[in-house]
Amino acid sequence: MDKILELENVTKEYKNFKLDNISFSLEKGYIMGLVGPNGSGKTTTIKLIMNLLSKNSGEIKVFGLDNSLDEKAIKERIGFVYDDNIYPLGLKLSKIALLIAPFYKTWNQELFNQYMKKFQLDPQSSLEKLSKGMKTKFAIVMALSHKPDLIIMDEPTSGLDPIFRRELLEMLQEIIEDGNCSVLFSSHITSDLEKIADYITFMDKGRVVLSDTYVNIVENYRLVKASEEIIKKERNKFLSYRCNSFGGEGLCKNWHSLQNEYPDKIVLEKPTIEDIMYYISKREEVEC
Ligand SMILES: Nc1ncnc2c1ncn2[C@@H]1O[C@H](COP(=O)(O)OP(=O)(O)OP(=O)(O)O)[C@@H](O)[C@H]1O
Repeated sequence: MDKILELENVTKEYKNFKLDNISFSLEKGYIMGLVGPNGSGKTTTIKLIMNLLSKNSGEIKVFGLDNSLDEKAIKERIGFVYDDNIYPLGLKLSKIALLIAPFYKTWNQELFNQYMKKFQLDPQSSLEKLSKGMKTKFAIVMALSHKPDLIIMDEPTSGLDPIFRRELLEMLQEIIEDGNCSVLFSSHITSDLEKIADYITFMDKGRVVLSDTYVNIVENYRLVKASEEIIKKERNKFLSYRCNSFGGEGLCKNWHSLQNEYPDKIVLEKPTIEDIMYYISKREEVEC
């Protein structure tokens, strides 16, 4: 399969934080969600991919090319939505498009006009007069109007209303339908990822804890509810767990063995992305 994006053993060190030897990859035609608690390293990872930061070690390839040596060729093919506004606030939206378009050989003014209409943005408005959500919408229009092969978005849905969020997710799915475009996006809104992500990469404290297809993740893990006694006895089988006066609950990968051993004494549930994120982030501070 064609790898659109490959990170191998990438490390970036700040004074108080280390993005530690992370690896994951994304194939052509798929959507990957990047999730993790605040400060886990999602934005740092995205900035490294975009070569806005330099790595300490490791390799980042986009479209099979080195992300820093071939930066210009790569960026022409990426639609990037940053978590903050990057365009000059005082300019009209149409003027911004006019300034940015020449940087992309594949810029499609017709498509820009269509998206502006669809997203109900007035080309004659100046950027500073837009609300936070409208600015994000404009950033998305700019990212999509040059028909990118890879869309990278850092928290694109956070300031958007639920209706537009749903429309955006549907649009992303339509865009990747022909199999030529891939999407990497970070989000705290895990229900958005559950709707459209083919792959999920979980980050925690600067590490990639899990990166797999959404289907595999949801099939391979179970939330196990049982008595405190069972949970404590089987503690090694849990990624992490918590107990209270009513019993215990934990996230378990090898849940079949528990099911066989305690068929009538435990309850198994498929976890949500949020459940998995919670238990992954709590795995070093078990409460029992
Ligand atoms: N320029 C910088 N100098 C020093 N430390 C930094 C810098 N930028 C980010 N960090 C630190 O790197 C860590 C990871 O930050 P990052 O923004 O990548 O996390 P995140 O997962 O995107 O978080 P959030 O979900 O809150 O957006 C944090 O501890 C942050 O303080």
